[in-house]
Amino acid sequence: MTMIRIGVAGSGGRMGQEIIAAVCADPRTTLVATYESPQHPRLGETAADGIFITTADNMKEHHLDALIDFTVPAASLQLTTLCEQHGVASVIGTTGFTEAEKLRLHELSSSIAIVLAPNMSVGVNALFELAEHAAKLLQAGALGGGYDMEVFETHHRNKKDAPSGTALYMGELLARTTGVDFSTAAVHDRHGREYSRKEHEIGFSVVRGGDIVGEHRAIFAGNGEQLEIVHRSTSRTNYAIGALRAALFAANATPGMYNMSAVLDVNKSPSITASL
Ligand SMILES: NC(=O)c1ccc[n+]([C@@H]2O[C@H](COP(=O)([O-])OP(=O)(O)OC[C@H]3O[C@@H](n4cnc5c(N)ncnc54)[C@H](O)[C@@H]3O)[C@@H](O)[C@H]2O)c1
Ligand SMILES: O=C(O)C1=N[C@H](C(=O)O)CCC1
Repeated sequence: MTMIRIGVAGSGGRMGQEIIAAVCADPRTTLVATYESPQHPRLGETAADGIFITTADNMKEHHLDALIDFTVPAASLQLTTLCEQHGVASVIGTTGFTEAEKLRLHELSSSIAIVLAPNMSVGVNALFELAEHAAKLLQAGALGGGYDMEVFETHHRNKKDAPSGTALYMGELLARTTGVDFSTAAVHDRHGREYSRKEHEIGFSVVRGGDIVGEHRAIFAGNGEQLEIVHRSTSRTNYAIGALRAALFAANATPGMYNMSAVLDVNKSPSITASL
């Protein structure tokens, strides 16, 4: 079996370390390159057996099948441009993109396969499916609506962006499912003394602190009852396993933009499934 050649960008970061371990542990992948920012203090150090941390300037020499990128938005745009130049599939876990940056990534996907997903854990993608179904039942379906939809998320003190990409994705999903315009429905700040909630708002609540790996909650608050669907991450390993599944998918996919729904529906790898 030909092993899939993987590069990891953000290799010195929280996710980069987890992904390096997942790639090295999987019999179907081989770690070929680890990239970091030009300013990173670990440049030149060993990331894994015989693999040194470099910048992505020499990506062409590594003959990658896929790059797994968990960095920062500006870096992801640069890295994906390099992937497009060298015919390397890209798995982008980075969050915090502007709409213009996401549009640029979509343009780059005309010639390479890109998996762009704010959350690569199987459980969160199940949360998306469950929240969409709940919205259809409660707000868009025969049960008559009248359920206020809110999104809650909590993460560690070092997370740079807020709300999380996962929370924003879920809010957009709820808006699309119930036929409201997300750009006008989303509410991120209710500070003040005389706030009155408008119908069809989708409010976001954000907590940051400690070493919390991540929690996401879809809340449907009705009259006399609430429905909450909660996902809690207690380890980054699930994100890394999801990113590896995405890389195995992307390395064999035709050019285009894909999310985790495409990866999870198609990739039935028994060895990964067994380890979930
Ligand atoms: N999709 C998911 O499942 C998922 C899960 C966890 C985190 N994330 C996202 O992944 C991103 C990283 O999260 P983290 O906790 O690992 O952050 P982190 O800050 O620990 O790691 C980011 C790393 O990227 C590096 N970097 C910056 N510029 C670079 C460049 N030009 N080339 C290579 N590396 C560069 C940084 O030096 C850092 O080591 C965040 O946007 C986060 O929201 C996504
Ligand atoms: O730890 C982080 O940072 C995470 N970021 C992603 C997001 O912004 O949704 C996924 C959850 C963890």
